[in-house]
Formats: sequence, structure tokens, C-alpha cells
Amino acid sequence: MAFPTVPGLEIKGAAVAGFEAILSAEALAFVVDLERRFRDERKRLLAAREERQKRIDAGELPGFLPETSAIRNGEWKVAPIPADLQNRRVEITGPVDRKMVINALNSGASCYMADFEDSTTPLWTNQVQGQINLRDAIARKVDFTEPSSGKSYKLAEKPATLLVRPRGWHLSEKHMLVDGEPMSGGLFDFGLYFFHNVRELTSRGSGPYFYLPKMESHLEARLWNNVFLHAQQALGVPVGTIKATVLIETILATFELDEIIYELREHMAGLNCGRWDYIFSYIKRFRNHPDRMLPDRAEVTMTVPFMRAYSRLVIKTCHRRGCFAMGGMAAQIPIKADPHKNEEAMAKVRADKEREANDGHDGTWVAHPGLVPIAKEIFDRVMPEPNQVESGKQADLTVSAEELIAAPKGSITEAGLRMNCNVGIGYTEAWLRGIGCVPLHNLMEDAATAEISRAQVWQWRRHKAKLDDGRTVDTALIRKTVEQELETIAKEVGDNRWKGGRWNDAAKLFLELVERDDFVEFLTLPAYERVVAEGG
Ligand SMILES: CC(=O)SCCNC(=O)CCNC(=O)[C@H](O)C(C)(C)COP(=O)(O)OP(=O)(O)OC[C@H]1O[C@@H](n2cnc3c(N)ncnc32)[C@H](O)[C@@H]1OP(=O)(O)O
Ligand SMILES: O=CC(=O)O
Ligand SMILES: [Mg+2]
Repeated sequence: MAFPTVPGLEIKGAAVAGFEAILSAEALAFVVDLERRFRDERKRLLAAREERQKRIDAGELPGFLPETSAIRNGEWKVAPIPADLQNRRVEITGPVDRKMVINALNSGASCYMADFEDSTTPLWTNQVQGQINLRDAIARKVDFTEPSSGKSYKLAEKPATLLVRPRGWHLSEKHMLVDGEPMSGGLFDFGLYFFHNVRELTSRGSGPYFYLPKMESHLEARLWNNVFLHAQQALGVPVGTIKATVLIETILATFELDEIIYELREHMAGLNCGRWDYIFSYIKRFRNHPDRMLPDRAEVTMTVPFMRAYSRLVIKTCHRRGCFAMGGMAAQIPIKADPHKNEEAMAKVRADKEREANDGHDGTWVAHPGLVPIAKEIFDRVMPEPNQVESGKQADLTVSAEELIAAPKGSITEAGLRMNCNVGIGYTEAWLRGIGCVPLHNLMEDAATAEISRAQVWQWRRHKAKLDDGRTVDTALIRKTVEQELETIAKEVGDNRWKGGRWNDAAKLFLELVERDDFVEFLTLPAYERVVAEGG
């Protein structure tokens, strides 16, 4: 099998049987056209992130934009939101693996976000096979038999509403060279999904619904909006057929909530509190501000003042504009082998969901099917209506710029450093093997949570942070800790897994990142270079 020829396009990825249906001549022409239309603006916006960082490094602090005050102060609402997005009380998320797609759609959650981003290593096969899986799921032809167990999977009568998260603006798809350059990963994921499924979805009373990750400004949202306008026009579907929920998961985006909603108002379904990337973004953007250094990752919870302020502001803003304020992901997952620890973990999930529901969120995220009933019971109790848009909760909230960036108090400990090294390495190890989400120490770890771990170690070293026992976090201490954690992991996983694993490669990458003087914008950028160089 060979891929069709499209002028200016070189496909570096393997021509696996079945991929030709997704990478058809028409679909390829569509995504190549998207890339050519929007690549300059994407590059400009990525360069603007670097410029902004320089200003923050020089002492500038984020604030609400004076030039958009009319949007913030004006009375306007988003376009009507479709019926199958009105009730989003529990949304399960997960990678686009075929079995997990079926399990997620059957989980009893109202919605399922199929994730080409934080929980997926963007191997060529993962991305294209993921598109096949979603196309088959939408067409209700997604049966699957697990080869090892013979267990078979088929779609339930009433599956969850499907939403898709394409990659962020920073990631490219290196297997698709357009005019000699890798195209945008996000446009590849969005374009193929939209091209193949818009008609089937709308004929079934749903639509092409997206989650948009890691944006830093309303201008980045404008770019997505322009992509949507063009894509709808190109395929002859009405404006507003696409609906998007934007993850507010960067510290800068939180100052542009109204503006982001406004840019996407014809396509807007809501905002979501992507707490893990948000914490990462706080560390990253304030990396050169020692007064904003964060304590141990475990201490930066949703109840520390700056996180609480942001989530409440998201609720207030969404409801004022007539769209949904989705909660985020508790990292705890079911612990099968230990009922006592499991009960403790589930109590944390319950507390998190209680807070979200009482604060006024319209729904929440769960990482695992076992958490659906827990979150659902809480939202059913606190939120008997389909959503809380009309509840008035947080309507009187006022939040200052300083509250949104106030560093929480807390300590930096050896245990925190150790855990960051262990998790940073453990997650990267899986990622290099093509697995983008793993359970580590009974918590869900994905690209966002792992970024916190490596960014903290970089920042603590950069600012010579003191542990609570008085020692300084320096290169020697980090190297010793990494060495010890590798020994611990080797003992835990045993010879066979160690030999088949990539912990040494992961540790090398982790150390490279945390010992550099400059901060690498995303850990997945060098990791992606590596997997692509290895043929992934
Ligand atoms: C910061 C953010 O971006 S959050 C969003 C990104 N993160 C996520 O989406 C988390 C996704 N979750 C997962 O990948 C998994 O739940 C993990 C890796 C955390 C844990 O996985 P495991 O340890 O394999 O879970 P476990 O063994 O308990 O799974 C039991 C069953 O549930 C299924 N399952 C677990 N999580 C999910 C999920 N999120 N979606 C669908 N099915 C799932 C498994 O496939 C398995 O199915 P089976 O019994 O038919 O074989
Ligand atoms: O994408 C979600 C997050 O928390 O990050
Ligand atoms: Mg995220």
C-alpha cells in the first residue's frame, strides 16, 4: 500500500494496512490546505509566547488586558449549545487505544474526551490508528477482541457523547512534511477527525466536538476559530457545527477568559480547569521568579488560594457567558490490591468532586471507569439540573490579578524531590515506549503531571532551593537522587521488565532537562525528537 500523492506533501510515516482510508487523497489535501493557510499565524503565536516569556523574565507580571476591557465589561452570550452537550456531569478521558475507546464510551459517563494529547505518545501509529478507532466508534463498528484474553468488546446502546482533544499548537506532526516542514500536530488531528466524521456525527444528532489544550491567549483561540470557520466552509457545513471546550491550563489564559470565549463564541461549549498543566504553566512562566517558587507538588492542591481563585473565576465567567465550566482531573485511581488505601484514594476523589459541584462546576473529569459512579453520585445530588449555568454560584466573585498568581506557602522536602525524580523518569520511560498515561504510585500520570515534576526540579536547582532539612537542591543532590531512584525502580520492576524498559534513557533525558540553564518549553518536544528518530 502507498499513500496518495499530494503536491508538496511528503509522508514519512509507515503505510500500515487500513491507514489508507484515513489518509485518503481528499483528506490529505484537506489537512495540507489547513497547514498552508494557518502555519504562519501558528508560528507567529508561538514566537509571541517566547517574547512574552522574556518580558515575564524581566519582571512583568500578567494582568487583565486594557485593550479588551470592552469585551470583559460587555453583555454578550455564546451561541446555543447542542442538546447532547447540555448535561456533561461526568466526562471520562483517555487515550485513543481501541479497547479504551470502547470502555470509555460504555463507562456510564455523559461524555468521553478521546485524547490525542496529554495521555497519548504521538507515535505515527497511535495518531492514525486513533483516528480509525474514533471513525469506527462513531459508525458503531468498533468491536474488538483482546488477543491475549480473548475478551470481546462492543459498543453499548447509549454511548457517551464524544469529544476529541487534538495536540496543542506547540507540537508538530513530523511524519507529515508540507513544503518540506513538519505540519501542525493539532491541525493534523483536528483536520482528519473533522473531515471523516462531521457528516456521520451530524446525521446522528451530534457534532464534531473538541477540547482545545494549552492555549496562552485569546489570539491563539482566534486562530482555532479561524480554522473552524474555514473547515466548515470547505466542507459545506453551517458555522457553529463545531463546538469547542477550551482548557484553561496556562496561567496566562486565566487573564483572558472572557476574550477566549468571545473569540470562539459561535463555537463555544465551555471552559475546563486543566489543573495539572496549569500548575506546570505557573512554574514555567514564573521560572525566573524565585518569590513564586512552588512547594512540593503534593502540596499544590485545588484548595490553595491561587488554584481556588482560578477555578471559581472560570465558573463565574462561563456562566455569565452562557457556557459550561468543567472541573478537572483528580489524579487518584482505584487501587485494586489494597481496600484500605483504595478507600483513602476514593475519599480524596469524593472531596474533590464535592468541592467542584458545590462551587458551581457543570461537570467534572474522571481518569478511570471505576470513578464514574463516584463523581456521578455527587453531581446528581448537588446538581439535579442538567448543569449549573443558571445557578448564580460565583456570580458575585471578585478576583484580583495578584490573587491569581499568589504563590502558595509550603515546604520543599527530600520526599518531594525524590518523588519528582521518580515520576519524571517513570513517566518518560513509558512515553518513550509509546504509552502516554500510566499509573505510578497509585496516581494517574500523564504529560501534564510529569511536566510538573521535571519543571519543579529544574526550578529548585535554578534557585538553589533549600529542603526543609537545610540541604540545597543542586546538581549533585539531583544526580544522587536519580541514581537512587533508578535502583529502587530496578528492584521494584524486576530483571525482565528492567531489561525491556527504557529507564536509563528516561533518566538521561530527565537529567538533561533539569540540568540545562535554559528551560525546555515542553518535555514532549525532545522526547518526540527521540521517538521519531527511533522510527516511532
Ligand atoms: C492532566 C490531564 O490531561 S488528564 C487527561 C489525560 N489523562 C487521562 O485521560 C487518564 C486516562 N487513564 C488511563 O489511561 C488509565 O486509567 C490509567 C493508565 C491511569 C490506569 O490504567 P490501568 O492501571 O490499566 O487501569 P485498570 O487496570 O484499573 O483498568 C481496568 C479497566 O478499565 C479500563 N480503563 C482504565 N482507564 C480507562 C479510561 N480512562 N478510559 C477507558 N477505559 C479505561 C482499562 O482499559 C481496563 O479495561 P479491561 O478491564 O476491559 O481490560
Ligand atoms: O489537561 C488537563 C490538565 O490538567 O492538564
Ligand atoms: Mg493538560
